[in-house]
Amino acid sequence: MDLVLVVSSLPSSSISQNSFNVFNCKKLLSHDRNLYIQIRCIYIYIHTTLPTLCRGFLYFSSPEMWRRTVARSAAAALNLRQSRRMSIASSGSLIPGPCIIHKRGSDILHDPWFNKDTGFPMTERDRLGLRGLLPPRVISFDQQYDRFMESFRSLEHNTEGQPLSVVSLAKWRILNRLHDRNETLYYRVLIDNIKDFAPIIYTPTVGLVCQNYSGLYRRPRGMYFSAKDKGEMMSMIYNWPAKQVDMVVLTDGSRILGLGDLGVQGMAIPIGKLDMYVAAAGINPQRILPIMLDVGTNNQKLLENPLYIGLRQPRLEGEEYISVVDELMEALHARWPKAIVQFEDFQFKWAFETLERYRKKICMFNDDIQGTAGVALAGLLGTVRAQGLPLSDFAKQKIVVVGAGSAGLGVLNMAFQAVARMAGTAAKPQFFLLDKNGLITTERTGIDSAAVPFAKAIGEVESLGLHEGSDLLEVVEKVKPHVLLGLSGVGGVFNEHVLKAMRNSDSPKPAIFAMSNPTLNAECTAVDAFKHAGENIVFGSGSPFENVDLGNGKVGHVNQANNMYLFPGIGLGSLLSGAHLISDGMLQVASECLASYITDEEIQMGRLYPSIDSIRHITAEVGAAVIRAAVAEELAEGHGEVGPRELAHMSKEEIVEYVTSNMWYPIYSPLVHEK
Ligand SMILES: NC(=O)c1ccc[n+]([C@@H]2O[C@H](COP(=O)([O-])OP(=O)(O)OC[C@H]3O[C@@H](n4cnc5c(N)ncnc54)[C@H](O)[C@@H]3O)[C@@H](O)[C@H]2O)c1
Ligand SMILES: O=C(O)C[C@H](O)C(=O)O
Ligand SMILES: [Mg+2]
Repeated sequence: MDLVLVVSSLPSSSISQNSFNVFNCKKLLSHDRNLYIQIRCIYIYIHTTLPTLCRGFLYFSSPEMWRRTVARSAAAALNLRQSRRMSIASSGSLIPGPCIIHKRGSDILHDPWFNKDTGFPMTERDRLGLRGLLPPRVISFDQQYDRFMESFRSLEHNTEGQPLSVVSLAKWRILNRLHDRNETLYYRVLIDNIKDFAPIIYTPTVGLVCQNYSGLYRRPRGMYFSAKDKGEMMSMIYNWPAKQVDMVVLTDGSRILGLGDLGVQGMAIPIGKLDMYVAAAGINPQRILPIMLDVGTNNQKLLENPLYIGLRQPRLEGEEYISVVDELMEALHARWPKAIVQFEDFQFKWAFETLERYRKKICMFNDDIQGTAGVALAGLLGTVRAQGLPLSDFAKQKIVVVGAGSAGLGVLNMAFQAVARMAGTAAKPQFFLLDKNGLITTERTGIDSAAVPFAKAIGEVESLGLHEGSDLLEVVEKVKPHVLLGLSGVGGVFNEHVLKAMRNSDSPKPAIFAMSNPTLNAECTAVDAFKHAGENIVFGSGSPFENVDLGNGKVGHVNQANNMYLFPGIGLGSLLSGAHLISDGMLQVASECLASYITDEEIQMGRLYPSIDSIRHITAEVGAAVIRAAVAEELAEGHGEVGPRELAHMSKEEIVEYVTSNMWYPIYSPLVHEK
């Protein structure tokens, strides 16, 4: 083997040249994707570890030398688990170049965006006035990583046997401290251990964190706007230190998971969602912005708590409420017109209204309505495949949805659209909707307008022996549904009787989705589902459960039916397409992409969603699908140097490449001080 790699590392203005090198190399090596990927890997490694290198040659005289370099590059620069997670870059460029900062000395050590702790090399300590402010020995990134993981494992060991809430909060604290100290290291451990850490920074622990947020609060993160800031928001928005913001997650804390109104304490939700954006979609953490809009709370316990850190007043209502949201949206849009805004955990009465109000004006979506719908639809299509039926049979599935709120109605909206596409608008889906008052029919009075299209005709219901307000057990017994899907927020509502009734389902492989969060609010546990409804079911839950041991070597697979599989890709795809709004079409392809991700063999094993370990790859695929839809609908206006025409000319593969090469990956960039 004689291979010479020409390396050129020029200043960031020549990024396109470097990209050209790699793209060119891709064309030359199109017959050998592996070799191309390996070369790209070495490129990124060289450019990050030797940023001062200008031009050079790397000469590989033997396959062994090549293999060793590739392995080292992959491990050091990318820490890859699989070759799919290959293309990593920062700030929209292929190579994470030097990072310009305007601080020096201890200010840098106190800024988690730039801090490297003991990892600052000596030259940087000199340049940035850090000498003497740190212990003398330089500790490598890998050593820092190992040291953190060791502390984490010993915390696990030391808290063994303690109540779950104590252990969970202790884990959240240790991660949160790292987050506050050194974001690069934090996001690396998060990405590499996403399966273990997602349940801490995301559901279920994030729910516990929200419940205790006033007591846990130590340092500010994100922005807080309150009813008291009316008239000031346009200037306040400029208090945020970053020039560019790509992704905003906004909540008013009114419906935090299934835990209800937690007021300002709901802030942990946007923070957790944005952590997932960094981990899954590679959004640069310097360009994310969690926002809490505190308009008061109707939670009496919080209002009476002297240590509550939010406004101690009842929630604003009506015009007063909407004018505050309007003002915030205007301020956000004025400063960062290209930022994507995700509405999260808004109570039902505002969720649909705000979505309709803003979705045509700015690039925003409501995750609970639209993200959840896409994930649920992907799972529902998976259950059709699990029954060995063609996808078009989805129109014939009997689906009972329990919970007629933002999430339940979002799911039904999307499922109806899917049926109309598959079987025509005249098709009559067999979907049944229940809320806390039971089955919703056309006889229901005071029904919310968003639920009207899904109220069952009373004649149809009576022919099944049901009536307005029939309870869940009756409905399951009479309908014998293929799918029972819970988005009610009520823990245990799929009780033993209801689950046993699912044994008489008309499906050879009934599906049970207990999608409410956090764990205690799930409609049933995984163990109960397999125990009472039978081993032949497919099961999904919003919060993670362990797989269930069914004995004789058999395992009941647990799927995490959570919108985390889609919102990162929806956000990233919308951002990189530069779409000025997020259309139904973009959301639909996101869902279809997730649905098609899983193979028939996996479906047969009861898997409806891929492992969260491949979340970056899933997100890249979903993001690319969203971009293609935005291009097809002529909504894409381009992003950075990539215009709409270039997007339109990219092949499917090139779009995935474009998305992955725009994902930020945590490595220490050389810091350069500028006054
Ligand atoms: N897995 C996910 O990705 C995901 C996504 C979004 C929401 N959720 C979960 O879904 C739940 C609901 O969220 P939402 O935004 O729709 O809330 P919501 O308050 O808008 O709606 C809740 C609905 O449940 C109904 N309900 C209450 N008690 C019931 C009962 N005993 N039987 C039947 N229905 C009952 C209510 O009438 C209401 O229609 C929450 O727990 C949330 O965490 C999960
Ligand atoms: O936050 C989650 O885990 C999912 C969803 O957005 C929810 O509100 O429950
Ligand atoms: Mg939510």
